[in-house]
Amino acid sequence: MPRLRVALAQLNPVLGDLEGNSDRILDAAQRAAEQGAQVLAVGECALSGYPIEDLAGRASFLRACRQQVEELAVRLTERGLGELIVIVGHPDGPHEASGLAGDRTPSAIAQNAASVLQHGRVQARYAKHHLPNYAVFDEYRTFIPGRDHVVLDIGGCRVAVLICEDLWRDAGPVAELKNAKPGLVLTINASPFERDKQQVRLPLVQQRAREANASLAYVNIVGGQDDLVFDGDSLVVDASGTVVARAPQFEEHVLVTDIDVVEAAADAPPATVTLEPRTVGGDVLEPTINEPGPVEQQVWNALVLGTRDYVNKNRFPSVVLGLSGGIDSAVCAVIAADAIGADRVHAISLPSRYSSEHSRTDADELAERVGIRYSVEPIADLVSPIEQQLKLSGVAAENLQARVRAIVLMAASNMHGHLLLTTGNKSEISVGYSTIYGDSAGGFAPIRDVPKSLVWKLATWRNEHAAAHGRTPPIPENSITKPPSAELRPDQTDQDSLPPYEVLDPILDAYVTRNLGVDEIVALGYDAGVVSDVVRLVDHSEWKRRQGAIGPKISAVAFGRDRRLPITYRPSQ
Ligand SMILES: Nc1ncnc2c1ncn2[C@@H]1O[C@H](COP(=O)(O)OP(=O)(O)OC[C@H]2O[C@@H]([n+]3cccc(C(=O)O)c3)[C@H](O)[C@@H]2O)[C@@H](O)[C@H]1O
Ligand SMILES: Nc1ncnc2c1ncn2[C@@H]1O[C@H](COP(=O)(O)OP(=O)(O)OP(=O)(O)O)[C@@H](O)[C@H]1O
Ligand SMILES: NC(=O)CC[C@H](N)C(=O)O
Repeated sequence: MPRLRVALAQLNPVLGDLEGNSDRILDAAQRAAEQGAQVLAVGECALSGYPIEDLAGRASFLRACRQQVEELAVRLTERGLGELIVIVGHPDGPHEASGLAGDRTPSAIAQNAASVLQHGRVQARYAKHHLPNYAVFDEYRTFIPGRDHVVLDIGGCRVAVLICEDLWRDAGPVAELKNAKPGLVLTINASPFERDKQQVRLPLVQQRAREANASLAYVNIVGGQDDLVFDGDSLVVDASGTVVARAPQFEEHVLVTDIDVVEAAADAPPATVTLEPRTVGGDVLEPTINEPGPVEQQVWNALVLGTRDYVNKNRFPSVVLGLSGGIDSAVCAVIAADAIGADRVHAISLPSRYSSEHSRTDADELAERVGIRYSVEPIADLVSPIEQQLKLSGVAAENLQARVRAIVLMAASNMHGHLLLTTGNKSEISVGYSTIYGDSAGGFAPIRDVPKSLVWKLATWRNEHAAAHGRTPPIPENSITKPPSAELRPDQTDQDSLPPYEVLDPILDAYVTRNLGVDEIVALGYDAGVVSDVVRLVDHSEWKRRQGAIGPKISAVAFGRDRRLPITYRPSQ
């Protein structure tokens, strides 16, 4: 069977940094060529970053993208890489807006494109047909759908080019390409991580390969972009769906594979363009298959990468957070240290008059084990004058402590340029169990999409992982085992206000992720009163969530653009 040596480069673009991203692609091309690759593919919008959101409506941005693609083709040739066929994803335009007529978004002027570069110029260009407009995606709002197929004839091998969502549609481009008879389907993607998504993505890739009776090469981008984390996990399957090669998750990687390309039948229609590949010498490459780790490891790595890229891509020198001795701030501190190094993480213990002894000692212990920068700033003397002057009691007095902590933490942020991390988990954020402008203050929320029961599992996994590698487990056992408490009044625990997390989290999953109604959740076996209370709290906290910091999405339905609900809302049932 004919063979092509294909490099899939999963790169971590910085959104908008067209030159920097172009440099990344050039470096990958160099490495691919050194390994004898004939074709290099990088991810969807790897030249611009993804998602570009309403930048797609800015003509000057689109012109800059187009110019950068053309320059990239020239720079490849100047580096002696002109024979390498490079397939690069980028926004393309400006095209003419359709106005109010037509079957597309009236204001859209961009297409989501893949350009095929060789010999210093663009040889072919494909525009994505299917524009996802569900969950976190808004592509129909910003892009004009493509209509044409692109099949490359590369030295007799027929290669069809697709972009991400095109692959996901039954009766979509893969079915439409039946007559074109590609021997390899090459799809460039920007597919964000969700726990368990691989259980959908991999079988989908395998199914499409079988449907097309062709090998399938799938290249994703990698890295954090605001609330999304792209996990890479690029792979190649053969025409029977068997995995031939697979890149590691959550890191940049160039996966070079010799791919068997099913031979085209004699009656295959002409290709869009015919390209002569560079010749490959030497032996067939040994394929590499990197299996993903356990789910806790994947989620941990996603949180670390999302946090690292948010901090570094936005050029923060360091982060600060309040360390309470509890599990949430402990996990956030370790994620931050794993992400950017312990010496860039500043933790402050902020004991109040209600703080327990262990809140201090557990915070001290964690800081010591992880080696982060650490200080103690008691807040009682800051709280008292305000409390007395304003004659505060009850919730107003309780929340004042959280707000005074926010003042201290934001002062450290302003003085030293630290990004303030806010430590709320998904269970608390769901029910509004945080003080607005208090502990919810901050610029980034590392565990915002992690339910409390998963926070504990992650802490246990991270400690076991350290022990298995002969290192000190970072999180004190006491922080994992003690009952969670906001410590805003004497002997307070979370369960004074909320059902136990083992009851709360499944109800939240049913309501938030699966979108079930109250009756349907009660039918799952939960107490009707508890379900109504939880649902009411979730509905009433929408306003708090809208003001909250973003954080990495790891679930199928994260708060934010995945779940858009009215704030002003009076349920009728
Ligand atoms: N729809 C809406 N649109 C705009 N504003 C709205 C609103 N509904 C209420 N509000 C405003 O919200 C205010 C109440 O919100 P807020 O001040 O946050 O206070 P609130 O939600 O009443 O209390 C905070 C709760 O979170 C708990 N907490 C605090 C700190 C940390 C933790 C933890 O374990 O991590 C837990 C604390 O024990 C308490 O139960 C009201 O004064 C009202 O003005
Ligand atoms: N004594 C404290 N010192 C420093 N920061 C604190 C203190 N108490 C609360 N915070 C900050 O406020 C956040 C909210 O914590 P709180 O103790 O109220 O409940 P929690 O959600 O159980 O969090 P944790 O598990 O981190 O204690 C903490 O994660 C921490 O960042
Ligand atoms: N960029 C895209 O088209 C992504 C959509 C696709 N369903 C995914 O998550 O992989």
